[in-house]
Amino acid sequence: MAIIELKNVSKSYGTGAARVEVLADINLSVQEGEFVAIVGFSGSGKTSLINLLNGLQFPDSGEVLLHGLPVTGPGPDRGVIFQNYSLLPWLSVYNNVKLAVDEVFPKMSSNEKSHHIKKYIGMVNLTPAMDKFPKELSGGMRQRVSVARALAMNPEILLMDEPLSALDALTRGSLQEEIVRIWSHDQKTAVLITNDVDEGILMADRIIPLTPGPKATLGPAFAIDIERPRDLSAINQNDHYKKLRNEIMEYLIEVGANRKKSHDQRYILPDLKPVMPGRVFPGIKRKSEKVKYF
Ligand SMILES: Nc1ncnc2c1ncn2[C@@H]1O[C@H](COP(=O)(O)OP(=O)(O)OP(=O)(O)O)[C@@H](O)[C@H]1O
Repeated sequence: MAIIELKNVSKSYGTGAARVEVLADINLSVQEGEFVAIVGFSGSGKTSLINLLNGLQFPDSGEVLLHGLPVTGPGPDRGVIFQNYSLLPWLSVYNNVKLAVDEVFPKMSSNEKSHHIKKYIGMVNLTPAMDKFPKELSGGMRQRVSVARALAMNPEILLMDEPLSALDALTRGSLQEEIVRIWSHDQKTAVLITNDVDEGILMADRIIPLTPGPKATLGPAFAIDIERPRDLSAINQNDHYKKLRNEIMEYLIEVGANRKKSHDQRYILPDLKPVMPGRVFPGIKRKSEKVKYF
């Protein structure tokens, strides 16, 4: 059964000549328990897509459905892991996670809450750093806190917007494994936005390419039928993996090249009214005021 769906969704920004149609005719149906990776080009509209699923933004046309009902805003049923950790600098690791837990489980007893928070901090291997502040943590550790925070809210769906792209290869690899382990153990549904095909193959059940924008849309889904648990060094030797990777890469290269050929080289200029040289703001000049001229 589909847990979250996008039906004929389009999204644009701006008005008039500056209007950019970012996403067009997006159809996506994510099944309960599924791990879907959306692989897209830079600037194609990946974050817009996650924001639509989360309810931070709304489509111009089409529908975003959660359990068959229209999404009206963010909710505790969807936990988001952003690219830029978004931690509160004045709170410790423990309290950053607690803030989210307080919001979602207001009636939980303080003992139970403390146990719950520590469980998720432990799950991302941060127990020794529980009382540290974000500035005392490495980028990878901060991202772990944001993973723990999203998971501690116990959402049905994990929405991840390039959560690991800023990390070094080693940290990235270990967090990929951790996220997949927790997803399978806690039986979540996951949507991962990434620009890394290998990351998608390692983590997801399906990879769906997002074509380059403007009017980016979803391409055909590639089923990743490689047995779990997947180990990157082992699957690197796997012929099926190599074939799958080539197919996805070929598709992305082809849509990228086609987009370049057909791209209309019009430049959209901002909607400005010409102003004659002189004072920018009319009014009486005070002695101390500096007058700005073009
Ligand atoms: N709130 C907004 N107002 C105006 N334009 C926006 C807004 N949000 C995004 N855009 C534009 O929409 C396009 C897609 O942006 P989006 O952030 O969704 O893409 P992305 O694929 O996540 O980008 P990146 O790969 O750089 O992270 C970009 O051209 C961006 O400038």
